[in-house]
Amino acid sequence: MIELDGVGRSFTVRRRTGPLRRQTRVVHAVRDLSFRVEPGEFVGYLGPNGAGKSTTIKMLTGILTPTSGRIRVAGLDPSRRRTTLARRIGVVFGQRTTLWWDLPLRSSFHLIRHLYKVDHQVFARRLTELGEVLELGPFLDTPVRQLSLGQRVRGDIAAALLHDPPVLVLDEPTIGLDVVSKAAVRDFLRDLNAERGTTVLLTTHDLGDIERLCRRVMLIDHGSLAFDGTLPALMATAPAETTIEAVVTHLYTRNAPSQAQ
Ligand SMILES: Nc1ncnc2c1ncn2[C@@H]1O[C@H](COP(=O)(O)OP(=O)(O)OP(=O)(O)O)[C@@H](O)[C@H]1O
Repeated sequence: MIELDGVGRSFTVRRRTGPLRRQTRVVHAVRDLSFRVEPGEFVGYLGPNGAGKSTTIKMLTGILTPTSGRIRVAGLDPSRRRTTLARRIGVVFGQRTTLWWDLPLRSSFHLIRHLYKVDHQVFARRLTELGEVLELGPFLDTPVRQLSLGQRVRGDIAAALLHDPPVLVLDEPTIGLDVVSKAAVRDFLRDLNAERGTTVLLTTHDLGDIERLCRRVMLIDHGSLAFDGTLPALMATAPAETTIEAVVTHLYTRNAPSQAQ
């Protein structure tokens, strides 16, 4: 469902170093990244700040074009077939909404139906289903800007799934949520994957999300894949540690540049 083969993405950054001087630096955000996610998998995508997670997600959704390598998502090249891909993928960014700020949630959903050309009956059925499981009823007619963070995230998840995509990509969906909202979002995602077979790629700094949801974990560091395996295999990388937090800290610091240099 998701295939990356030797994918790289670099950015050229220009910095002013004097009145007439500029320094050019190339940042390799992602380097030689290869992995496959099979249909129905639920994969956690972890990495320290600046590791290259968002850059990967932007390439998977066609927002960024890779500098090298090959990507296929649901059989499509994301940067060349962005519009077609939009009908086969759902994307949720926990830190920003894809909904219309001044419109009631319900109107945002109707606009999305129109944009994705979802059949009226399919839309009505899907909205009822999503409304029930995500408990959207009490705030469907509230403008998005008046929603609490937890309500807004549930609205964004529903919006990403109205067209019933086979792939869902989530970028920190539980960031800032209280324990109850977090549990509701996690339960929903687990059921979605188990019952509909939706393939899920989840980026998060919340290791509770990983522990509760992901059978497989990929860890990216300095733009390269540093680990790809099951949760027990991840734990086995640092046998002296007993918690996932400690194991992940161990992996992150193992690759960190020395402070002394
Ligand atoms: N548009 C850009 N121009 C220049 N550099 C960029 C750009 N986007 C990302 N980078 C750099 O690429 C590297 C990877 O960034 P990215 O946002 O993918 O990391 P991340 O793993 O998502 O981090 P975080 O967990 O902090 O969100 C960083 O060094 C970042 O500064």
